Amino acid sequence: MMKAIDSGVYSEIGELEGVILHTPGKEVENMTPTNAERALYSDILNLSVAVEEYKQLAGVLEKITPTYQVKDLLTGILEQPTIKSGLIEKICTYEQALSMKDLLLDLPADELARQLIEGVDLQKNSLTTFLSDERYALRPLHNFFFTRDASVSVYDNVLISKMANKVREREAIIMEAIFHYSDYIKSNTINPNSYYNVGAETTIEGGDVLIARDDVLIIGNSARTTTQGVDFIINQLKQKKDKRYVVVQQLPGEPESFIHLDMVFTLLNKDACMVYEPLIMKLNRYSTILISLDNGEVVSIEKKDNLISCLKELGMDLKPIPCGGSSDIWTQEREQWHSGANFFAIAPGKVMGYARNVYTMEEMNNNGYEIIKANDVIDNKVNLADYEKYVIAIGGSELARGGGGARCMTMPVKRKAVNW
Ligand SMILES: NC(=[NH2+])NCCC[C@H](N)C(=O)O
Repeated sequence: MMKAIDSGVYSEIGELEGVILHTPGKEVENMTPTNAERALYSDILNLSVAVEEYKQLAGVLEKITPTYQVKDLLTGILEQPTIKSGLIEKICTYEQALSMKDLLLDLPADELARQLIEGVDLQKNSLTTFLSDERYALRPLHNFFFTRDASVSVYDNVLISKMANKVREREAIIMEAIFHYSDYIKSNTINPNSYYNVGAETTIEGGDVLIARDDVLIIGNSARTTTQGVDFIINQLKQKKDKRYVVVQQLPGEPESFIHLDMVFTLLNKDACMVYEPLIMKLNRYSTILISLDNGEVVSIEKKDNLISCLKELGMDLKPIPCGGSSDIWTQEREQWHSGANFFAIAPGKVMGYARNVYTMEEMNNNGYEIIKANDVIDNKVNLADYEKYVIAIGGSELARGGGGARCMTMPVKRKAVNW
């Protein structure tokens, strides 16, 4: 039985009290090498292997915190006829598939939830559809297991993302419906789509939004989150009236492993963070910009030397731990590519990441983090309470091919306050 909770996230590292997950399903295999790119994949995945790896992530999280599966939450809201018809109407209008409406309305809630995620088949009942290479009237949500991206808990709200790519837009529509109607998760939402003055150039994805502290957000300005997207968030923060800081880190548009800030920078503890050194620490053309707000206004915007020194100025003294270790740039690049910097904190100093990135793991270990196998936690072979700092290492040979890691695959809805 799922426990009902209110959302509230005021840091990246506060003890986790609830997280939204999505176990990858057929949608990750519903593509071919030729159309993998439009699915935003760099390779195709094997579902049975990916699921085994995913069980390690979910199995650990289920032991320590309430977890919520997107499909269960979605099925739950679709049981109500008005919500079901409203959501079908919205999705079909958005995706220009109004002819599918009646068929979808006839499906029971759980089957509808499944099809909305795995894809709705194109009816081959006209010459046009018969001759079409397309298999789906509503395309599969290949990337939904990266639950971090389509919505993001920011303080007492959930921000509904404005996805940069059409293939991911339905994820955000579904998440908004869940936050509006679910009996299990209660939250106010902010949706840029519902502002008349927000245009197509405004895009924001959760992988770029990091909550460093109650008053500090770090936002990636990336291929997925535009400057207009960052400005949208700043405008929302103006309503808070107190002192706030937004640190913006620019990211390269390619390769695709740089899509989000969390691919090059994640918070690990009150005093440590994971960095992809070449981008975060070395001199390069990607700026760090500090925007200070007070009394509902932007009081200054200034370029800073780098993210680490800027955070230090704001009173957050973080030791950067290099992804891939510090000695070899090739190793750094290889491990960053496979989401080596993408750590998920379940509490300060207690994080999860991919076992495959062995140099990164070694570096974490050198910094005092015990490396613990996920299956040992699941099988009760270790007692996490015995360790103050650790990395729970999960299998990630197949999952990493989807283009993300532990942080991308988790959408925290509630965390305890950090005792700074
Ligand atoms: N927060 C993240 N880094 N998410 C990774 C998402 C990867 C996914 N294939 C995409 O391109 O959208």
